[in-house]
Amino acid sequence: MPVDAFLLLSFGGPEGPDDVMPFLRNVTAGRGVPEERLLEVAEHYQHFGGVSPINEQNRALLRAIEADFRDQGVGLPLYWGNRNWQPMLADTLAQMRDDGVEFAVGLATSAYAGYSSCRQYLEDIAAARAKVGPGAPEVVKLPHFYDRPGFVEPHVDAVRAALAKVGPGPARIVFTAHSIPLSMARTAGPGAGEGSAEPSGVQSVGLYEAQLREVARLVAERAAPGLAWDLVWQSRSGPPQVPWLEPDVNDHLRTVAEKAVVVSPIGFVSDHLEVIWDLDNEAAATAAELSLAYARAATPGTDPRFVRMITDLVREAMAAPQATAPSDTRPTPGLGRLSAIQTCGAGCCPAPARRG
Ligand SMILES: CC1=C(CCC(=O)O)c2cc3nc(cc4[nH]c(cc5[nH]c(cc1n2)c(C)c5CCC(=O)O)c(CCC(=O)O)c4C)C(CCC(=O)O)=C3C
Ligand SMILES: [Fe+2]
Repeated sequence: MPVDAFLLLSFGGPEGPDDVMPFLRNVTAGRGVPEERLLEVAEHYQHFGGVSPINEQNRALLRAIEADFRDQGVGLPLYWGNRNWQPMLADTLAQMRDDGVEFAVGLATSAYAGYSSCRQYLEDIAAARAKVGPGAPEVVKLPHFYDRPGFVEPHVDAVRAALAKVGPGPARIVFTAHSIPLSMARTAGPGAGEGSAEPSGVQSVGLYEAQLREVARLVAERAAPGLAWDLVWQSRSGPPQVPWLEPDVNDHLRTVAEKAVVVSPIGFVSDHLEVIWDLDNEAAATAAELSLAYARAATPGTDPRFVRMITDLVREAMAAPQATAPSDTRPTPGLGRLSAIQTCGAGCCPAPARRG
């Protein structure tokens, strides 16, 4: 592919107290998230001065990728555009056009299949290109990386380190990911007729949960063979009458028989607000109340193996004969046993019904 730029695609987050409510309204526009939930989440952000950690984390990731590109002889300029806050993707694409970029590869800071994590980024790209108009660069989204060694291995080391912190007694590993509406979970993955080679079971839970379960297994087997583990959910949003993936991590901790837990947020690539608030604060408090020893495992962040994986994904795309069709399936270079759905296909991960 004639790639002439790298683009980091991310969620975005507020950079000060006055950004918080406008940011939250961008995130939840038409999604039917109750006002009380927004005010509650706004308080989480205000607790940190209205500044989301995600922006500094993305800047650090970009610096690390830039250094690795230099080290590996990948001569691409780097850009960054967000879904919900500055730098907004459309502004970034306009800048790229002005700089003469015609064709970029995009890495989303989200490892898994599903509407929020994959399909919505394709919609973001299409909407931003339409806004920029003629001359907007083409952007091909790089494939899911959930089961690549560069993502799995940092989680493995992090779980080992956290296990060491809770001491030698019997511990349980509790993997967490962002809850999503059940309807979104069930429809995550290829539509009818696409990628029909999935092992049984994937169809019923959907590809988001199936990929998460695969990573949980891969990490647990490597970090602590034989230790019991669970996959549970955090950061539920939406109106109470809409079913989301359960159980919530706090409810789950109440059922743990062991004296210690290690919580590993495999659903996330860095320690953003959901990790530091919902786990380091809320879940840690729940564990303290239950007299459970608690340690939270780190996320990949700027782990050199994660960064090198990104460089490798870029190099693979540059070596590919042509732009990868979104539904292209190739033998997986990952560790897992799900077939390689590289990114969302045409019928994949439909948008949730919009309310309000
Ligand atoms: C699957 C998933 C990921 C993981 C994959 C990925 O990383 O993309 C993720 C990440 C993130 N979610 C984030 C923030 C928020 N998510 C919200 C709301 C929602 N998330 C959803 C799903 C996901 N979200 C969904 C289905 C909703 C309901 C509204 C809708 O249908 O879209 C809301 C609204 C308030 C509320 O929580 O109710 C906020 C503020 C931040 C930034 C944190 C920071 O600032 O550090 C990040 C990285
Ligand atoms: Fe979210």
